[in-house]
Amino acid sequence: MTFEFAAVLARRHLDVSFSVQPGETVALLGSNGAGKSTVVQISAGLLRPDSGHASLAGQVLFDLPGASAASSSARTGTDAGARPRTGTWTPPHARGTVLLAQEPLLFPHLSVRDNVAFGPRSAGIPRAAARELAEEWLVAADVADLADRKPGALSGGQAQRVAVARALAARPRLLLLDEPMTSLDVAAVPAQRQLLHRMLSDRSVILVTHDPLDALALADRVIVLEHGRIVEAGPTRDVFANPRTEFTRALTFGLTPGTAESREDGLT
Ligand SMILES: Nc1ncnc2c1ncn2[C@@H]1O[C@H](COP(=O)(O)OP(=O)(O)OP(=O)(O)O)[C@@H](O)[C@H]1O
Repeated sequence: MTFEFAAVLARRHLDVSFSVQPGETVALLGSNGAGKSTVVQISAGLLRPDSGHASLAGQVLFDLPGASAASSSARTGTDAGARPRTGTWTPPHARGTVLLAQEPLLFPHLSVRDNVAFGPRSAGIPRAAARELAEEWLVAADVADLADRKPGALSGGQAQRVAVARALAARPRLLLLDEPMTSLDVAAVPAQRQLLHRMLSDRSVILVTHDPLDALALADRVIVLEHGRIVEAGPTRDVFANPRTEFTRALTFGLTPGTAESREDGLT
């Protein structure tokens, strides 16, 4: 499920191109206002860029004309700028993407089970089969015992686990995680990170995070944004072992004063 992305959105100073390979988790890092959420929102179809091109597993998500997008594509060596753009805009529900944001945003009137079954039901799977699928995802997320509860009766960490199960039950081709642990109590973060580590392996994922531990534990590759541009990118451990920007140097320093080897030992 290769994801190709090139987009320009002038009012947010964004001009970014990158790709996500099948089964790869890519972390988007960068300081406040760098453009991370904007990339995710454009990918999900919640925000329309001025110009650019994106495709997922060969399906065009958008293909919008504009001089800047062509120069952006040319710069990255993709061929999207070499031909006339079609004006294609695929709506969010038809993209095969699922966005999991800071707040779990579960449907309050549905049980946990029916929240997770919602995606399969929307895809046309009959009620009983959808509920069975939901049960399987709830087991995988270690929250099967909460199936009959309403979201209002869950803790923040439990609700995020259910949200992960609901996101994956929808069988996304690309999972978009925008700071999925920010609203959690600090004590709940390691368990949630462990859950994501288990459930994200072999999926195509974009993960927005401020936490270098998330990137180290979950991402194959990191992309660092600054003022809407990519300023650093590479395999996670390479970037953290040899930080090239002030941002990643500060992140690395904050993480541990030790060597790259000691960080690896600490996390694996
Ligand atoms: N709803 C909005 N309306 C107008 N401008 C916005 C909006 N949201 C973000 N911006 C602007 O777009 C730019 C990119 O913001 P974005 O939210 O994508 O950054 P971010 O890297 O996700 O930041 P953070 O880490 O603070 O969440 C910033 O200049 C920001 O001020």
